[in-house]
Amino acid sequence: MARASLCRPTDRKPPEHFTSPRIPCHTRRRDRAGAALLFLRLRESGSRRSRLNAEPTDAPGSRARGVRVPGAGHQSQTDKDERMAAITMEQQPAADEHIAGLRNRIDEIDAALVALWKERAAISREVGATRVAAGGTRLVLSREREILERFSAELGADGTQLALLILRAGRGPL
Ligand SMILES: O=C(O)C(=O)C[C@]1(C(=O)O)C=C[C@@H](O)C=C1
Repeated sequence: MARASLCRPTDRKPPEHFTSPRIPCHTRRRDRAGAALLFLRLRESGSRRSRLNAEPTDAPGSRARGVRVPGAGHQSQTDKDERMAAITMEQQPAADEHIAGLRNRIDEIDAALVALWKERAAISREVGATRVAAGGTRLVLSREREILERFSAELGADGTQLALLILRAGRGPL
């Protein structure tokens, strides 16, 4: 989008009434004509461009907040907010139920992860003990690299961190 031109000419002295170098021409012209428009940011809407209307108005064709045009299908923001609140309240039990179901599954997954973590650590210790008992080394770094690369390929940097923790759980810290 083209940027609004600023009134301040670069090669001339600013006129006396000039106060701010950042106010666009059209805004200052309106101010001079006494047709000042107040744009306020309405916090609840997050809009910076909404024109403030304290009261609903019947101004034809206006799309400003709070405008009521009979038969034109417009709704005040209050009507919309109330409708949204009613819908939200209606949907709340279904949302709660859905979240409860999802949390059950999360709990199952967490329990499985903990169980698998413990099982893997026990197996890893047994492999190490077997190897050491047979005269081998406690660690096999080529195997660890292979595991780290697999986790990294699947999960990225987090996968690498996760694999390091999993390996440490079995063979202990390096
Ligand atoms: O696979 C092995 O040889 C293991 O000892 C298991 C394991 C692992 O936890 O995955 C543990 C230590 C080794 O350095 C490599 C891998």
